[in-house]
Order: sequence, then C-alpha cells, then structure tokens
Amino acid sequence: MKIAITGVTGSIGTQTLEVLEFLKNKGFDFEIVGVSAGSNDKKLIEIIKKWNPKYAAIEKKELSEKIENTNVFSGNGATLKMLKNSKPDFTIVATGGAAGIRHTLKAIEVSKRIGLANKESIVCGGNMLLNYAKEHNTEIIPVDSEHSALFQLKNGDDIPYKLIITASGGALRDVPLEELENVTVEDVLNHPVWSMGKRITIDSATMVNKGLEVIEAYYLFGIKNIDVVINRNSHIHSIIAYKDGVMKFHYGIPDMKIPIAYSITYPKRIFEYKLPDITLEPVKFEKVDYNRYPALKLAFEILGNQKLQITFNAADEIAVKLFLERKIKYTDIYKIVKNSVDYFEKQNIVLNDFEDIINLDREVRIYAEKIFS
Ligand SMILES: NC(=O)C1=CN([C@@H]2O[C@H](COP(=O)(O)OP(=O)(O)OC[C@H]3O[C@@H](n4cnc5c(N)ncnc54)[C@H](OP(=O)(O)O)[C@@H]3O)[C@@H](O)[C@H]2O)C=CC1
Ligand SMILES: CC(=O)[C@@H](O)[C@H](O)COP(=O)(O)O
Ligand SMILES: [Mn+2]
Repeated sequence: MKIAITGVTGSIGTQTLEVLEFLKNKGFDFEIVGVSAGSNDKKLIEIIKKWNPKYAAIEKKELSEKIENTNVFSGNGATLKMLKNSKPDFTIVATGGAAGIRHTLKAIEVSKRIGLANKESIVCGGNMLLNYAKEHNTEIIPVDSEHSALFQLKNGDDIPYKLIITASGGALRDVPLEELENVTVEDVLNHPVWSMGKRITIDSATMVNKGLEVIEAYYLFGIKNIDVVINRNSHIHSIIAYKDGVMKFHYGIPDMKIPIAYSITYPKRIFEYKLPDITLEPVKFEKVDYNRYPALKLAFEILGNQKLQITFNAADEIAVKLFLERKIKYTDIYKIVKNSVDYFEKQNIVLNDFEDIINLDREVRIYAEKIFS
C-alpha cells in the first residue's frame, strides 16, 4: 500500500507515523510515498530522513537543508503537487484547518481511500465534498475519534434513530462561568484527557469542536437527530441509539492512534493496544450546560446551512489565532464567531463550487479579523 500523509508534522501526523512503525513490525506491507507540512521544516526533515518518501512538500518556506533522494516541493500548493506525484493508494489528511479542504479534494482525486482527520473539509464541503468522493470512487474513513466510533458501530441494516456524540468538556469545564473571561492561553491548552494541536484543544474548551463534530456527523451519517453528552474521561467515543431503546456504546482508552490505525487497516484490525480495565473507569454522562458552551448551541442552529458552517469555522480559526496571540480574551472567541455568523447570515452568497467555498472562507477571515481591531 502506497501511503501519503498531509500535516505529517502535527499531532495526528506524528501519531500516524507511530502507528505505521507498529504496523511495519507486524508485517503490514506499505511504503510512505509522500508527506507534507506547513512550515515546521526541522520536523519535516527528520521525518524525510527516517522514511525516505519519494515526494515531500512544505507550504510556507523552503527546507533549511538539501535532502537527497526525495523530491521536495515548497510554497503555495506544494501539498497538491506532492499528492499528484506520489499517487498514493491511501492518504491521511491531517492538515489543520480549512487549509485542508484543497488537500482533501486532491486526495480524493488521486487516492482510493482517505483517512480523514481534517473535519473542516466536511464542515465546509458538506455534500459537495462527499459527492465528489463518490464520483471518484474514493472511500472516506473518518479519523475523528467520535466519527470513527460511529462508523465502527454502524452496520448496514440497522437504521440509527439518534447519534449521541460525547465530549470531555474541555480544559475549562470546572472553571466558574464568571472567571472564564480571565483564563490564560495556558489554562485553555491544558486539556484534561487528550494531547492535541492547539486549535482543536481550544475548540474543545469552547465546544466549537463539538459543534464542528455535530456538523461532521450529520453529513457523514445523514442523520439530523444528534445529541451531545459529556463523558469526562472520554472513554465512550460515541453512541448509536435505536428506536427499540437499544444504545450501542463505543468504549476504549482515549488514544488517537486507535482510530488512525483503523482507517488504514479497515476492515481488518491489525493495531494492538492495551485493554481497558472497565472496573476502574466508570461510565458516566452529564448533560451539556449551554450557558457554558454557547458555541455548541449555535452549531445546532446552523446545522445544514453550508454558508454559515463555513463562516462558523473560519471565524473560529481567526478567533483562536487572536487568542493565541493574546490579542483577545477567551470569552471573545465566541463573540467573534457569533458576530460573523449573524453578519454573513444576511449576505446573499451562492456556493456553486469548491472555489466559492474557499472564497467565502477567505472573506470571513478578513471580516472576523477586523471585529476586535
Ligand atoms: N490532534 C487530535 O487529536 C485530533 C485532530 N483532529 C483533526 O485533525 C486535523 C489536524 O489536527 P492536529 O494534528 O491536532 O493539528 P496540528 O496543529 O498538530 O498539526 C497541523 C498540521 O497541519 C499542517 N498545516 C497547518 N497549516 C497548513 C497549511 N496551510 N498547509 C499545509 N499544512 C498545514 C501543520 O504543519 P506545520 O507543523 O509545519 O505547521 C501540521 O503538520 C485537524 O483538522 C483536527 O481537527 C481530529 C481529531 C483529533
Ligand atoms: C480526540 C478527538 O476526537 C477530539 O476531537 C476530541 O473529541 C476533543 O475533545 P472534546 O471531546 O473535548 O472536544
Ligand atoms: Mn473528535
């Protein structure tokens, strides 16, 4: 199997390499033909030296040293060139943010299967993107832990009545509401369960991530009857409920290597992991307090409206960037998202093709950047 990985230097990208290391020792036959990154050339060079891919790409800068035996593309669109040249059978799209949309589209064109971690592609692309995959006979296996769980729980003949997506509640889940406006970047990045990239970690605290995941589940599984509950230890990754009252839980130790591996080896399970001791880890759920997580309520309100989904994501990417730059408070993140959604709701925008999606994403970023300037 020829494998390509976008966003290889990030949290999902590096965990994918750990999974492949394990699968190689189990005799799984593959070759990494392509890798790409944004600007972390030091880490990319390390990865190229270890895995010798035929092609590599870095979007925002040149490599700081010459690499033998690997064709390296750099600059805007470098990942697209890497994917086109490496012709992978399987691509893990682990790019962060809406920048991953173009990568997913190219991966759909050149691969037989995609392990899709980049949830923004589905949130912004919606059915346009899923239909594009169908037209190219490209399989999309979700890597996002909740959607991997739902994918594994769902079997053809059973018609789910409701999808229940779980959430950890994020790093600020026990901070009194009145103290939220004074939390620091470090407080928000201190996730109680998962070790992830910065944006998704902040999105976990605001539950923008859960909002993105509700939208992702709606398109992936075609069901609007979705709920969210808090499972603090993130051992239940999602639930499918049926009309007869039966609920199927997906239980496992929270580690992204598991859904990553499953997307590569599906329908086989080759990856191995320690079995949880279920007598030690209770199964408990709590209702979501929408006063604490207004962004999740907003996501349910815009569910299915592709223009506002693109806006919700792009405004959040800008708000998170400004928060990380310490230019706004934590509580301003939701204000920027809400303001942008309210503004673009009034704009007459038609989404006919993927360029329209990318143009709207850009327009929202420009608008969102100015709200607190
Ligand atoms: N981390 C996790 O546990 C989970 C992540 N996901 C999803 O997976 C995706 C990746 O998340 P995560 O790994 O946490 O993110 P990280 O921030 O850790 O990594 C992002 C990766 O994307 C690359 N990148 C960023 N911008 C660009 C760009 N414009 N062009 C090309 N490459 C770019 C980065 O390169 P560089 O390092 O060079 O900047 C890096 O390799 C996201 O969509 C996230 O929602 C979903 C579920 C869980
Ligand atoms: C690991 C994963 O899939 C993340 O999307 C995770 O769900 C984030 O944590 P929250 O559940 O708190 O959003
Ligand atoms: Mn998730």
